[in-house]
Amino acid sequence: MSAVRVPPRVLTVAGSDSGGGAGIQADLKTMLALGVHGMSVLTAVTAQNSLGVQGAWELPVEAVRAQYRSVVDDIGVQAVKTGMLASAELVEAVAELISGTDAPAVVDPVGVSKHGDPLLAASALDSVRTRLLPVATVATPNLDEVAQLTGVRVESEDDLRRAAAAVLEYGPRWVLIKGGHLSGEATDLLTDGSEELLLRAPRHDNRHTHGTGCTLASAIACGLAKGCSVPEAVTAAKEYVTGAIAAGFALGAGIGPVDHGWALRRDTP
Ligand SMILES: Nc1ncnc2c1ncn2[C@@H]1O[C@H](COP(=O)(O)OP(=O)(O)OP(=O)(O)O)[C@@H](O)[C@H]1O
Ligand SMILES: Cc1ncc(CO)c(N)n1
Repeated sequence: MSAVRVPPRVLTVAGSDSGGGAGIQADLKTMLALGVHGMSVLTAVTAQNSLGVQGAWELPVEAVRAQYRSVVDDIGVQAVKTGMLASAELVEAVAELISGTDAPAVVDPVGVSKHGDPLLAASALDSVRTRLLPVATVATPNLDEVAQLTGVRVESEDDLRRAAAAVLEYGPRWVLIKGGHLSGEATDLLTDGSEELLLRAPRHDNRHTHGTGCTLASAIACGLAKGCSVPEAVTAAKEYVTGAIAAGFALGAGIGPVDHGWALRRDTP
């Protein structure tokens, strides 16, 4: 008789990317590659490909609440990850759901896509600052999101520290500032205000980076669900996303997706 296995369970609350590189699709592929059971609460549907976002439709708030309750009340979660939340109403509903859940939350405060297409209404920024960031175990803004949320513009590695301090003011336990859009190395800064970790990786001269942020945040959630500390989960997630970028797929005429499956082939010749 085979043993009954209960895998770590991770829930993503995010939008769909029809092109399969970012959003819910990136999250679930990351979760499969990292050995957890992935579950999803869909917040919005986007018509999207390597060239940009051609359309976006958000779901009603009751649909988001119902999906969340279905998963958490029956299956249970060891970590939650949030991505595209589209509107102030959805941001507030998701923040409330997370605050009632006994699991760490990785909040990727998605603002715009790699092409600059908006994925969050400007009117929702305040709800992200005052409702969502306070319930985050780790918040993972990129440089554009940091500028939008705090007004701090990062142009050097030193600015990463000022940016992190400004985000921590809103109450997340940890912040990971993603410096991937800075030139040179792909350096990110993780801090809780006392401990600090600089994560450096070679910058791959590869334009197929669609979905890097979603992939990194999901990988962090997988580590937390397995019982890792935040610095351990972020270190492993950074290694995973760096490998996925290195193996990126030249799909479509624009920015192709990272390869989520690279880690599954790691030991295969
Ligand atoms: N060309 C690159 N080479 C290596 N690492 C990179 C590169 N671009 C980004 N990264 C890393 O990928 C991770 C995600 O950062 P990034 O700033 O791209 O997120 P993002 O803008 O939220 O992504 P997206 O919006 O496409 O999901 C970070 O660890 C960052 O340092
Ligand atoms: C649905 C979705 N979520 C997040 C991102 C992040 O870039 C994206 N491009 N699309």
